Amino acid sequence: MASLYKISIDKLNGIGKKRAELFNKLGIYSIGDLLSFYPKGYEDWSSTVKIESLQDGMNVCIKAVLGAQIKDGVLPGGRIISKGMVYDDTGTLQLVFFNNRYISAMIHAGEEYYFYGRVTGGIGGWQMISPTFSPVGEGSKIHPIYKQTAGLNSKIIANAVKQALSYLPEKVNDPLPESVRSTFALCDLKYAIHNIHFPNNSESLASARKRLVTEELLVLNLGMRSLKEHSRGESGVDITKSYFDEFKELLPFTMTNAQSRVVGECISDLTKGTKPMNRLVQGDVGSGKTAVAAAVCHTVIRNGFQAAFMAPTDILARQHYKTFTELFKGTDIKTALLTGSMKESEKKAVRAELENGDISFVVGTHALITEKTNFYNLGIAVTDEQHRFGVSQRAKLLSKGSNPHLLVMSATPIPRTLGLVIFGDLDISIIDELPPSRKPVKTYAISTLKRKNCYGFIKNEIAQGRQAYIVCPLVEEGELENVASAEEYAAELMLNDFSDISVGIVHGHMKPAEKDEVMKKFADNEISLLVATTVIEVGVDVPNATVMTIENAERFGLSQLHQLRGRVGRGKYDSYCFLISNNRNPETMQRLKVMCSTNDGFKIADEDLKLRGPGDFFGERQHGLPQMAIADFADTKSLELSQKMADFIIFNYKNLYHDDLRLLRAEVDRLFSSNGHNCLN
Ligand SMILES: Nc1ncnc2c1ncn2[C@@H]1O[C@H](COP(=O)(O)OP(=O)(O)OP(=O)(O)O)[C@@H](O)[C@H]1O
Repeated sequence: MASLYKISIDKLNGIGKKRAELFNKLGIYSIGDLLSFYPKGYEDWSSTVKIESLQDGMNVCIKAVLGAQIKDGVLPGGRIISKGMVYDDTGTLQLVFFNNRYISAMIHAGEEYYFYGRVTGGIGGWQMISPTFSPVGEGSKIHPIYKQTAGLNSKIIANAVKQALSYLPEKVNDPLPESVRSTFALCDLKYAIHNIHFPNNSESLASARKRLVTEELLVLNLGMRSLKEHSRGESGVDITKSYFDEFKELLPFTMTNAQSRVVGECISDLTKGTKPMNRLVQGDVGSGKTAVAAAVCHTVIRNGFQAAFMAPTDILARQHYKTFTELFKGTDIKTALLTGSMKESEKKAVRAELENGDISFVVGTHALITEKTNFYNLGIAVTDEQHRFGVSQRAKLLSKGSNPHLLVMSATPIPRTLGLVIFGDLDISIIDELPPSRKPVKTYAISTLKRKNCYGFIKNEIAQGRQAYIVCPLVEEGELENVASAEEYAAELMLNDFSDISVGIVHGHMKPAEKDEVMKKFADNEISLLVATTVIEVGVDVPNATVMTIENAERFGLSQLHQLRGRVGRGKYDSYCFLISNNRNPETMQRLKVMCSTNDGFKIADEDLKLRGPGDFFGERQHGLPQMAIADFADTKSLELSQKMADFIIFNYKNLYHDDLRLLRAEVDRLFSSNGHNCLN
């Protein structure tokens, strides 16, 4: 199969230079590429519909006889139109083709065919425009549909694939060794390739899919594992001693067992020797990730190195800066803030002290990775909320030191199987426990009719000294026109329902200093009700806030709702979340139901994956992963199977350099090198 990637597509009959260029547009250059260009769907002709049962707009397959020979006509403008009537024992239907001068020679009167297409009409008679067809009794009833491009339709591609299949040798060398195929009940490669394009029946299609999907995920899996082993050289940061006990004395609370365990795992990485730490810490909202990061940075700093903590938003960087400054107040650790919104002179001063080593702990945003920022001896880079940073940004921060340690913090609980793939190049620690006395946030889905009751509830909480958030309707960061609506919404609340309460507003288009001031007032309880856009989604920590109200809750994904809800329930008080929506769409209702029934971020992430697919989990990070030809990251079953296969291979063959794995290794290289990685060499 590998050699077929060397045979150009224009070797196939009917593919000249022009058509080859169209194939190139789809990323197909060689016969091998074409055979790996799997159908995006199938037309299933195995269940036909009688003409009397047709309904307008249906995509169906009918089995019918052509009554009389197709007749060609010419439309005004010169287009050819060809028409013919077909019948079954329940009715008749008209076929219409445009600009297909050969059609009358392809279908013959009196013969029976399958016709597949969309039917329109009804009383005036049924019509099917440009159906696909094949004579009854010939070939498979499952037909491939390929992604097409202008000038290159699915049928042309299918014909090219048919030819390409004849290039497959008698015996195709299979990247999956026989031992793997038999253990995991997978068909061989040749069978899989034939049947993914032109399945004999639905069983053979399922078997081909299973084989190709799991192989692709396996290749990805093995590649990520190799990346982990090979990606980073020796660290220039020599950490010899843990200062965790000393750190615990600085904390105003006792760490949970999970927090202590995770800090232990990190410090053991740091002190292990020459390999830099490469670790992801995952924890549900409010599980106390900040303290874990602080503990790890503290040990690095006490060993004489600098630490950098990169947050995704200005608000968060400032909040963390405040937390760390307070935490290290009694020590000689000098902490600084570096964000793009600071005055030039302030930034310059911070940069100078980072370069001469006076500052040992810096918290910031993207300003940390600009060229102007240099470190004296960066020992650890921490990135908060990894899914918002690209892999390249992480690499940029790391390049500021001599192979420093890396700690990635993620509040988005990614389903385990998916996490293993996405973060396959990182070791993973999970904080699977919430601080004591944390109670689940009681969550209610309500319609707008109940909005006033919700406002009443908020007033009552505020009267008891608590605070509340309302996440505005229709507002998403980056949509300028909606800022006005957020402001209007807040103004209306101030004038009417909350006229005697101090209301603040925060959105992504405010100047950082203004945002900062509002957040500070909210943190100090000078503002009781904060009307906000999703800028508060990640990380904002005001333990006195007990009510979160989310307008237009249907607009948010489950994980995002969970993050937003996580802004309450962070202190000792009972907390509540109201999800306002009038949307009765079954998927929305299912999503809101999940939110009301659990506070467990991992369960919610699993549901989200099922309902919306994996898009949300990747964010920018998706760019760092190879493009999949057939696998779908939402397919947890296949992810799990490929994980087991990778374990099996490593267990039985030790590493990928075994001769039986030569072809598999080549696949890993191909997948990763086409995406800018080079993991094996
Ligand atoms: N072991 C603990 N005992 C009591 N309180 C704790 C403990 N650990 C953290 N906290 C407090 O819990 C709150 C949440 O902690 P933190 O902000 O670190 O959570 P997080 O995991 O970063 O959450 P999020 O992902 O929502 O930002 C903070 O106010 C913090 O001071």
